[in-house]
Amino acid sequence: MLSRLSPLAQRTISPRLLSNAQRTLVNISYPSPKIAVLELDRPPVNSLSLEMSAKIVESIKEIESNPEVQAMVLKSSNPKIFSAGLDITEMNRPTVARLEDFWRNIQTLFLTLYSTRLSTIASIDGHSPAGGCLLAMSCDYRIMSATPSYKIGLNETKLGIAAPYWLKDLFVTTIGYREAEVGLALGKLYSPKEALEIKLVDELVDSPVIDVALKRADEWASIPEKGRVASKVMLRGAMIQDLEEKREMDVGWFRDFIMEEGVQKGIEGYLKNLSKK
Ligand SMILES: CCCCCCCC/C=C\CC(=O)SCCNC(=O)CCNC(=O)[C@H](O)C(C)(C)COP(=O)(O)OP(=O)(O)OC[C@H]1O[C@@H](n2cnc3c(N)ncnc32)[C@H](O)[C@@H]1OP(=O)(O)O
Repeated sequence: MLSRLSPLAQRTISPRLLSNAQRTLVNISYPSPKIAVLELDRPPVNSLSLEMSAKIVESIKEIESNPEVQAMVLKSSNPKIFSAGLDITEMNRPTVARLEDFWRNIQTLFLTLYSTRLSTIASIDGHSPAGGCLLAMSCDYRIMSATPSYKIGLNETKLGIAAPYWLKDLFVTTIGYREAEVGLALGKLYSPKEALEIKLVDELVDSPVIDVALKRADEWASIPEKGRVASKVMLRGAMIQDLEEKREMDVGWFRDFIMEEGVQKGIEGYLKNLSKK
């Protein structure tokens, strides 16, 4: 972790040269007293490893612990990728113990982000497949760059896996049953324009996404907290409680599914193709 290096080393090593083991993985800043920016910083693609998920959770808790902060913008340090989703290498020939731990951390990440008292604005300036889309959908409001080549959606079936039931529920809640049915089956990745049409994102912008995200964060932060949080709990409470009750069952489903030989072969093939590109 970067913080373990001496202050001199931290100042002299170019951030580009740091390995992920030396990085903080996320950066937190406060552009104003009521607003925090949580920046994902795990090159090359902000994929969600066990450590990355744990770090995001720890950072949300740190931000939440300051009662003055009302809104959090979630962004990426990568100029063209928000997050490439789960770190696929975590699911490639893993040990059972690591795989189960990995999944518990992903569940916690979803539960923490989806239920935080903070207003959360996703500033999606780049690709956002699968777990990247999960992060975005767990926020209260999504702003995406209008760049036509960017893609967002749940492409799990293309890897030979399926979204877990709670991610399917989140997708259905966000875009409606029929669109989710087609999108999940085909592992569809949507352009920004398509994503806006089906309400997977709330707004498209040509200007730097972060500028608009900070404006929206200001608006959300101005709403009195008590009523805002009560309505969030009303809307999101049932889904949160359901997963809380089924967490270990869900870990079992995930483990049994991923450890199947056919699924392992599919993941292996998908990873090989990714690296060959
Ligand atoms: C009951 C059943 C339960 C089952 C539950 C399953 C869980 C379901 C929930 C979520 C699933 C996921 O999130 S799986 C991840 C899905 N993500 C993807 O398919 C995205 C893959 N990546 C890309 O499409 C592209 O990398 C990109 C469009 C995001 C960026 O393209 P770009 O050209 O800029 O970069 P590269 O493709 O060259 O990638 C650089 C480098 O990173 C590696 N990489 C990319 N994505 C991932 C990833 N998700 N995990 C790990 N590694 C990844 C890629 O291989 C390259 O590595 P090398 O430089 O070593 O070649």
